[in-house]
Amino acid sequence: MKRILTIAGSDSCGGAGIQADLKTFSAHGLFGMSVITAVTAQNTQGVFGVQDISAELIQKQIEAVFDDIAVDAVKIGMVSITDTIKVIAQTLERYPVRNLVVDPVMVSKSGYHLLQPEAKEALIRYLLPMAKVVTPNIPEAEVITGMKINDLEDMKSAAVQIYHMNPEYVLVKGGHLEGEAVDLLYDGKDFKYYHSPRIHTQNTHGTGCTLSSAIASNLAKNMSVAEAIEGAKAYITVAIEQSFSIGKGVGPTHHFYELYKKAGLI
Ligand SMILES: Nc1ncnc2c1ncn2[C@@H]1O[C@H](COP(=O)(O)OP(=O)(O)O)[C@@H](O)[C@H]1O
Ligand SMILES: Cc1ncc(COP(=O)(O)O)c(N)n1
Repeated sequence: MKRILTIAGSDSCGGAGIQADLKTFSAHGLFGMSVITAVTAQNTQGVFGVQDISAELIQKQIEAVFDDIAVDAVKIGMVSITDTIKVIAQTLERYPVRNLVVDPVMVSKSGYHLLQPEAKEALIRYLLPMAKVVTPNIPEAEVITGMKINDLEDMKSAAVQIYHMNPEYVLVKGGHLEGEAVDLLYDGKDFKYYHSPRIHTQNTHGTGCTLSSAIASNLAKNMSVAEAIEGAKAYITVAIEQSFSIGKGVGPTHHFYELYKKAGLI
């Protein structure tokens, strides 16, 4: 069985972060592992507290996994502060990390700063160059590039700018624009578009976490980047279509819909 690691924050309500990542890995038939960077007190309505895990314990978690287990893919999500980013980059450098997907998580859907604004430079400097695929949403691409993004042409310019920060591929996600949900991939030469109809729901808690974990899952299975994103886009579309309300705010995506359906459970 392929093994896959998420390095990210814990979301107590289970919709985003480590919890969404592990559900996505399971739904892809992989063995999921986790390095926790921060614990958030969070639900569908907001983020009520965050405790960052020490750099020392983050390093030990990464070493504990890699010193023992061969890892087929890694996804990085919430990294909060500069010390966290530096220790992840320095520790991962000592291991043969293939298939690294970096989701540059910045602000939660409820408006909380999961990445301290002053840590942005470290994320750009240390993590983007290690990434096979980096997956900013529109607000994240705006912060990374300093440009305003209003349409597909702006997404293209942002993708080119981010590509020059040295990841192998840039996927700018279009979930925050209106109309069709179009994501744009750039490999330094060509643009590739991934379309899906816009689903009218407020339950999009964890969509970015889910998409990046699905891409990493498909890379662990030796798919090409273009195929991995195609599969992940199909996965997130069903996960959003089948999303549901578990609380009073922004509900989570559904990870096991296809499995439950196959098993005749729904
Ligand atoms: N309402 C929606 N309908 C269909 N797809 C969506 C919708 N919202 C987001 N997506 C898709 O979900 C994925 C995550 O995108 P996005 O919401 O932009 O990221 P994030 O969760 O990081 O803010 C992308 O593939 C995007 O196109
Ligand atoms: C711990 C944690 N990590 C990431 C997100 C972002 O979630 P989304 O995928 O909705 O952008 C979150 N809300 N909480």
